[in-house]
Amino acid sequence: MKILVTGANGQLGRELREVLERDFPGQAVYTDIDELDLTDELAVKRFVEANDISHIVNCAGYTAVDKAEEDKALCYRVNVEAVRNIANAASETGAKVIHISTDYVFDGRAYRPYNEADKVNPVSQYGTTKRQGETALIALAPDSVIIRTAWLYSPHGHNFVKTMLRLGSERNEIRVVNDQIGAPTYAGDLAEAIGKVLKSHQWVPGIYHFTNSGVASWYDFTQAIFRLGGVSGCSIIPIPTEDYPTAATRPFYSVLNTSKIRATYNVETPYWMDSLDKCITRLKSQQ
Ligand SMILES: NC(=O)C1=CN([C@@H]2O[C@H](COP(=O)(O)OP(=O)(O)OC[C@H]3O[C@@H](n4cnc5c(N)ncnc54)[C@H](OP(=O)(O)O)[C@@H]3O)[C@@H](O)[C@H]2O)C=CC1
Ligand SMILES: Cc1cn([C@H]2C[C@H](O)[C@@H](COP(=O)(O)OP(=O)(O)O[C@H]3O[C@@H](C)C(=O)[C@@H](O)[C@H]3O)O2)c(=O)[nH]c1=O
Repeated sequence: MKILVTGANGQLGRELREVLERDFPGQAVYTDIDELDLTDELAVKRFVEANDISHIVNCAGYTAVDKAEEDKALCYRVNVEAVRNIANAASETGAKVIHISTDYVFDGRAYRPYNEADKVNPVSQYGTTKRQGETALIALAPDSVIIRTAWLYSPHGHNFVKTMLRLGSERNEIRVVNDQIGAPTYAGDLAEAIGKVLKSHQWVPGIYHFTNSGVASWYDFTQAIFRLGGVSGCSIIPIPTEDYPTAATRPFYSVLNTSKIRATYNVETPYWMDSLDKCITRLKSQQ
């Protein structure tokens, strides 16, 4: 087995490196844009061939949801064209692909957790391009596994947990939306799930949903971040989405049903607050 991890310097990529170094020592190569720009079709093909890659885990993505509304071309290149390049390289070499997608492919008008067969209807540029990446991959490399996840955070990179801990230390009060509901998900848990898919004796292609268990609004999430992070001098005011205008529209309800990945690959989906506690403990140990 020779695994290529792309987007390896991102928050998921860095967590996945820890899992693969433990479970597949010496069997993975890690690239980010400086080593392998995924928008360069020929470079991707050459890299996969030259390194005899058997599995590609694509952790790269354009993830700046608001900026994507302006920066449409780059967002498309990274979330669609790069995925197409990976798919073409995989179909030519026979490499298997695990690709990461998002809850933002849904419009958020549901009243129960979305399953993999539910109708998609992205409401942002980011969500639209992520869906286009999914369809390109399925068309060109149908043997791929696509894992949709949501509200990712980790001790690395930019994420809501780190933003809120910073704002909590700088301000007396913050206003946070309480009518967008989802499942905060620790990138370390998703990395463990990807490790299980790679280790599995069966490879079952298709779309899967993976998040931590439980649900929260961004306001609930912030309350837990402050409590576990020991932030006490900043009050959190719950507000409706209309009082926090953003460039991109976000789904109101994007909880994902994770039964399929649990049944197929025997992965665990820890309760979100337990995983948040683990991440905050790691962040504190870095200070
Ligand atoms: N963050 C979240 O809340 C969620 C993320 N996802 C999906 O999960 C995946 C991983 O997300 P996350 O770890 O948070 O993302 P990050 O933004 O932390 O990391 C993405 C990485 O991809 C790199 N990258 C960007 N363009 C290219 C390129 N052309 N070639 C190679 N690498 C490139 C980025 O480099 P640079 O920083 O230099 O641009 C960055 O290191 C993405 O597909 C994302 O859409 C799904 C649901 C939730
Ligand atoms: C910073 C801040 C944000 N918010 C709101 C804005 C928004 O509606 C919500 C989330 O904010 P963010 O912009 O940090 O999160 P966002 O970038 O929308 O997060 C998304 O990222 C992409 C990559 C995904 O795939 C999604 O699953 C999801 O994780 O919180 C507040 O209400 N108050 C605040 O102080």
